[in-house]
Amino acid sequence: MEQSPSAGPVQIVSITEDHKFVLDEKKLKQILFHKRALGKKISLVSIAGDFRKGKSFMLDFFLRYLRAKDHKDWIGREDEPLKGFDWRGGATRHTTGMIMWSEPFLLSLPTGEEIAVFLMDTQGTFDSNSTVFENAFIFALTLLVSSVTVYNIMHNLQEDNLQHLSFFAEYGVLAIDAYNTSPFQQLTFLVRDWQFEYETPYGFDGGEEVLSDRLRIRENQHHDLALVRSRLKQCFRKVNCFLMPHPGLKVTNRRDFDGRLLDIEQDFKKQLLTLVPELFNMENGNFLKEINGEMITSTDLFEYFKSYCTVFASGELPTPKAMLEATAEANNLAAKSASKEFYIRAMEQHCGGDRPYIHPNQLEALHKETDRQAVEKFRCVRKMGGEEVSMVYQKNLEDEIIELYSNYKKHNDSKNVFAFSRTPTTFISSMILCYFVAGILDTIWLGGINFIFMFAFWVCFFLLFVWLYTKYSGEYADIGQYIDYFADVIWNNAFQPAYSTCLQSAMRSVLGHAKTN
Ligand SMILES: Nc1nc2c(ncn2[C@@H]2O[C@H](COP(=O)(O)OP(=O)(O)OP(=O)(O)O)[C@@H](O)[C@H]2O)c(=O)[nH]1
Ligand SMILES: [Mg+2]
Repeated sequence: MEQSPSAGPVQIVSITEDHKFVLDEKKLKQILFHKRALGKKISLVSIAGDFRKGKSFMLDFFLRYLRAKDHKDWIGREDEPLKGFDWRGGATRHTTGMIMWSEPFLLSLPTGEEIAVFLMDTQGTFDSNSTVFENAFIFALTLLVSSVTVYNIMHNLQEDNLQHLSFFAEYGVLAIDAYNTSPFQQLTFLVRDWQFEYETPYGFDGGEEVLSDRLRIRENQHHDLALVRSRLKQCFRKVNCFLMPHPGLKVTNRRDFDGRLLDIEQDFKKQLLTLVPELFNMENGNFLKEINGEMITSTDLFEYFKSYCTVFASGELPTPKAMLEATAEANNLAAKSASKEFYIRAMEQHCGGDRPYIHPNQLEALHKETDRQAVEKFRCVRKMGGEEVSMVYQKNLEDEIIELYSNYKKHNDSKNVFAFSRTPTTFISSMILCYFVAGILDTIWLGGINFIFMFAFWVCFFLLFVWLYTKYSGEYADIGQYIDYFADVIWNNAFQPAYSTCLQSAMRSVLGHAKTN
């Protein structure tokens, strides 16, 4: 899919010098609300793991795959420098915070349905500058928001890699108890510089062997080690492992290495051709991002990002329970914004900025029906946190819809330019008419009944006065509307038919006069 020339990496989470993190909501929104992604199911593929282990470098190959038309010859030319997410050699950390590719990529499911794929790079863990909290925050947020997390590790799959995941496993178990679904989707251990190919082959098959060996629960194994293993299997819907060869000494030792394939070992390139297409395999049931068993859209993901960041904002690792509550909150918020979006879209179609004025009764009927459908839509979404939490968000939704409706009403009224002049015209015309009729009645000695017309004159005068007051002061808008309505009735039933009859007879006489001439 065509990317714009300005597409590139965008920092969405940054870490300040005092180890606090800042979520850049504006930039995240620009990415997630990208027009290509709106309304589509999504996938977020991320990479996490220790610092200086070739994570960003690997992501750039993911980018090449996603950018290549039909994914043919995606690996690129032999002499082409590797660009995209920033990577570099050296011993000090490079990527900080979290970085997302600014535009989604569109891929097609086997059914033909298009989905939007986002890519995310993360700060390497365990460098000398980052705190335990920072590491846990980056890892937790990555796991919670991604559908596929590539856990990049060096040389071997070790016990500490598994222990690192135990906190998340605890959260996962809580989520399973509450909602009967695994909270995390796919975790792919990517073992770089695998040295024991003579024993276990590269690729997914070798990885499977290593993984099943490490995850096997042995007799007499310490209780904690056994617990992490069993929980991991429960909490991730899919855990797999890929053994990657060393890329060659030119990659690791040369200062002027710019990522060109020429300098990379053949074995590494061969394994890339297996790994990358498999990670983006559309037949993989875990590729699309789900929360609580429901596929989400990019706008929903925005709510999840915000809620998770709020729970981590205290600077301390939240309890698994707090994380679960944040998920439930985001889940309700996402359902609420989808319903609100639905209401806005439906109303815009009928009374948006470019639509003509519609009668207030018609507008009200439209609002009532759309409001009913929006609330129904909210109620139908499978929600977390129980009925009590959901009712709070439903009430918020209803209040927000009422506010939107009042804006639509005002906007619709403002389109009715004629209505503004119609009320005073009607009353002034009525007053003039009443005054003349009363005067005529007086002259022809029928003054006894002229009080009816003088009474009507003063009623019109009073209504005009009140109407002017409501319009210029902005107070008692309801009364102003009733007066408008009353003026409408007089206009439509008396003045308009009279004017059109006069106009028609005038036309007829002009035409008749023209004929006789
Ligand atoms: N040993 C080894 N080095 C690699 C591999 N792939 C890339 N590199 C090199 O590792 C160095 C760091 O690459 P980056 O992609 O910047 O690493 P990173 O993990 O993103 O580093 P941080 O952003 O600091 O966490 C570069 O010099 C790469 O050429 C690999 O498979 N094995
Ligand atoms: Mg990096």
